[in-house]
Amino acid sequence: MLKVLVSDPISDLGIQQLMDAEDVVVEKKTGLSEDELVQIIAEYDALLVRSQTKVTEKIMEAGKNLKVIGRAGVGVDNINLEAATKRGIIVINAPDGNTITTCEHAFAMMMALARHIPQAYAKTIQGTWDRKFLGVELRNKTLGVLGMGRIGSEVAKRAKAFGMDILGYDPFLTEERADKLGITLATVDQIVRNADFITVHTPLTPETKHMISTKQFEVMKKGMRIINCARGGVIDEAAMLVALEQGIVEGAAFDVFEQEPPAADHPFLHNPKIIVTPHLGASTIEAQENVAIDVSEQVLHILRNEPFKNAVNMPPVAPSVMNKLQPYFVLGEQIGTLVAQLNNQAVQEIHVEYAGDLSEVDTQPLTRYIIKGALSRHFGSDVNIVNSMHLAKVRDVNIVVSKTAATKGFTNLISVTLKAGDGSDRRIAGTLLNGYGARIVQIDKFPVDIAPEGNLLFISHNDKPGIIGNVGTLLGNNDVNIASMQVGRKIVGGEAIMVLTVDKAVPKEVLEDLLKQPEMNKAQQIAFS
Ligand SMILES: NC(=O)C1=CN([C@@H]2O[C@H](COP(=O)(O)OP(=O)(O)OC[C@H]3O[C@@H](n4cnc5c(N)ncnc54)[C@H](O)[C@@H]3O)[C@@H](O)[C@H]2O)C=CC1
Ligand SMILES: O=C(O)C(=O)COP(=O)(O)O
Repeated sequence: MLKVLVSDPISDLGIQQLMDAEDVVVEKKTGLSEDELVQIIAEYDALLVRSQTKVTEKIMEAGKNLKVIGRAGVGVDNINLEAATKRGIIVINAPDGNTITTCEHAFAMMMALARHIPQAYAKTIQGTWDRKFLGVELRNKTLGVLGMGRIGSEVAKRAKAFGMDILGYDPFLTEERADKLGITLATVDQIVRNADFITVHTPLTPETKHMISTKQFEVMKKGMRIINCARGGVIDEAAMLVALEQGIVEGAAFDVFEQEPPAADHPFLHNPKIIVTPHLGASTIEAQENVAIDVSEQVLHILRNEPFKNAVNMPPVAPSVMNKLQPYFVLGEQIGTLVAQLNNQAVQEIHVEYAGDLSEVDTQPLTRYIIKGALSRHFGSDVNIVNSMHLAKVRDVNIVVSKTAATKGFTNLISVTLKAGDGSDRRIAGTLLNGYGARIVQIDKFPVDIAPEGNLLFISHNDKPGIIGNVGTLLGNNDVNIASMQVGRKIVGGEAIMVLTVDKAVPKEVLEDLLKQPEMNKAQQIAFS
């Protein structure tokens, strides 16, 4: 008998198919601590959760029979994906089932903010007939949407119907798609400066953590209103409070918190200008049924060794292909990460070219690693080798793979070109050198020879005497030790690049100082993790 543990409140109707299955036993045990889960998890083949259960490495370590973890919802930030992948535990989610519900919650929060509904309700039921609550209309207001994925796009659609002007930002949002949605493609800076309302709909990644913080609040319109129904931490809570005290923020609505549940003395719970709900974004009868049905269906497939979808971690790869390709997986992902970090535009196409030995192998699994690297900057832990191609497709990013036997001087070569909507492109090529390991051998049009590891500092500048000296001095004065340096140029006095390996991350202020040097075009820190 296959055993499934449901450790968070999940719709009974949704998991009915699991309960009806003759080969499956379902047990519901909610509210367990990590230790309690560790005690019992070895009995189970599958674990079904929402966002409360933190599925830690310790739990997976104890889950000797665990084949699948099903997340009845979108965010998998409560599941240690790396630990699951390491152990071959498939993690699946239900990405589509709660989109509308969460969008509607964000919209309800926006309307409640505009008309002080929770505050007015509280007074009225206390017996105070207070008609001083003066609201604002949504019509003709500017709404900034950060994160134009499933939920953000639905919010934008509804806001349009309310007569709002919408500014949207998403690294994968192109002019074309923005036009289709009837919104204006904007930068984060344009949004924070111009929006009357801002709503965030991104996952929590290193890049989105505190993407709205002091610097952004400082330039906002006085009296703006802000909503977070995505993940705690996308908006910096402490900075938001300061902006509220300064009158920059007139009102805020938060469904999610940096720590959940927030402590009883959390200032958001005691501020009349802040509306809070306890992570209810996905909590409707419809969404809970949808996500539970979706996840139960896939869990059943996995338990029965049938084809499944919505896996967010490990894909099955045939051992023979695996043996040939495995040495390239890390390099492929690094090339993807590198090229994505160099690019600052909305991506339209990722062109992967395999040359030499690699042109004879089925490179599909390797392409998944490359695309994962290229998308991880924006999708964080939500992208993996199972879903990377799918994520690119649904974001209208065209993946083109070509192969050539021509060796270009290398036994094998992976070239990745990221083409942006504005016609610009960035290119990185890398190879595995016998005896030397992975090397990056081309950045844009410049030949280089760099080991893809540690901290890289990428500088683009005009080829003039003294630049290299200036960079060395500035880094030295700031205690940044240079381990290696490569320079590249095509013509004397023309465009040039410098790639430095440095012993520690270059502080932001030093990057800013570097940019102030004459003839500098760009100074950027690149990480391979
Ligand atoms: N409050 C709640 O109960 C719920 C919260 N959520 C959360 O809402 C968020 C969005 O969910 P979906 O729309 O379904 O996901 P999605 O994956 O369809 O959309 C997320 C979007 O964020 C974009 N993004 C990533 N980094 C960005 C950056 N630095 N700046 C701007 N955009 C960036 C991605 O490109 C993507 O288009 C997730 O964090 C999810 O966990 C989802 C459902 C319920
Ligand atoms: O689906 C998501 O990402 C959510 O945040 C919903 O969380 P929940 O299932 O309501 O605990």
